[in-house]
Amino acid sequence: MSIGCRDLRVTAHGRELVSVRALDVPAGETLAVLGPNGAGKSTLLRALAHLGAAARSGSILLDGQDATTAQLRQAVAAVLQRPVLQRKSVLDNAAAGLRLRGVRRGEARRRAEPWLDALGVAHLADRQAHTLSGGESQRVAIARALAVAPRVLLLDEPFTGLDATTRTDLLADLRAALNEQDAAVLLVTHDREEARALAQRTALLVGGEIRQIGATADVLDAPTDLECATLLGFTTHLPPALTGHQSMLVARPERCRPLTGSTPPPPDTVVVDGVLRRVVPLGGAHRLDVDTTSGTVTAVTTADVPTSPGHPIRIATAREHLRECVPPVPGRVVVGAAGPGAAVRWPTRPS
Ligand SMILES: Nc1ncnc2c1ncn2[C@@H]1O[C@H](COP(=O)(O)OP(=O)(O)OP(=O)(O)O)[C@@H](O)[C@H]1O
Repeated sequence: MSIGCRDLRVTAHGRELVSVRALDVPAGETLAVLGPNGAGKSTLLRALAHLGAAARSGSILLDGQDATTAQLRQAVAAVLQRPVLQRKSVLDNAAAGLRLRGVRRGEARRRAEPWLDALGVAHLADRQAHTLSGGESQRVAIARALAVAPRVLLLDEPFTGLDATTRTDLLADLRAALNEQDAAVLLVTHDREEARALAQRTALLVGGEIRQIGATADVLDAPTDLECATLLGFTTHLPPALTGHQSMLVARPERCRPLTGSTPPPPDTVVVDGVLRRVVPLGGAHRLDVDTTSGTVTAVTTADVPTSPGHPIRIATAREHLRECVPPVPGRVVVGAAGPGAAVRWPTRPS
């Protein structure tokens, strides 16, 4: 079953929180909705399930048809940011979604058990849920959602607050569990690695609007505008005055590196001159903040820092790592990789 929306607007206290003209997640697909804090991700997810207090207009679609709240309750399971578990055993919590749908206790527990196993918490089945750690609770909440074999699964930052190892393990367990089902899955996250690990497609949500949507690999590698670029880690911004290119160019700081002494830049490289403002140790690498005539640019290097703060420095970026950004056009959604992507059209004044 697919889920989607048309002309969805969510407002609260006269403020528009979300405005999405059209969105569709087909059965069997995971769509990541990636956005910064306050972008409206959770509001969008809740609106798709007819949850939440904010005023909503437009339609939510199941298999292309306007859906009622009752139909959504039947089709959708949601895992919210902080899972609420009942003061019961872990197994009874995992079975709770099935119980809500009218399944007898014994049968619900029997059907829920394999999902505790799939999520790596079967050994906790008899524990009281309130004694679980955050990561364990998150796994039980996901098992509870998957146990009902939902046709639509909505996941709101399900990995928040987990340590790196637990998160990596849970990502793998969830991926495997999703492969078992044919649900339409919408994953809200601000972490692009989660999108990469789980989602075939990714939508970038900024200020309540979808700016860009497409295959995850395309979208994550070719942001359309400066806010999308920053969201995706392209935080080194090179304005036209520094490069001679007609548009703003962006790169990941780890793709920008300092040149040593009078070393000539390699071919097909853009070089920016500035003054080293500060060096930030990153554990095994250094981030260099460099003041230029058009703002600060950053580079990350694992090599020796060639100079000290207050002195001139040159930062080089291979053209293949530069992306071109254009100002956002209100209401326009870019589909797939933005613009020419890796093949930045080069420049009026090559450096
Ligand atoms: N019921 C409400 N009434 C008023 N404002 C609200 C309501 N719900 C959400 N908001 C506001 O809407 C904006 C979007 O909130 P939302 O929680 O959807 O963002 P988010 O992208 O999920 O953020 P985060 O990544 O921080 O969880 C925020 O500015 C929030 O304060």
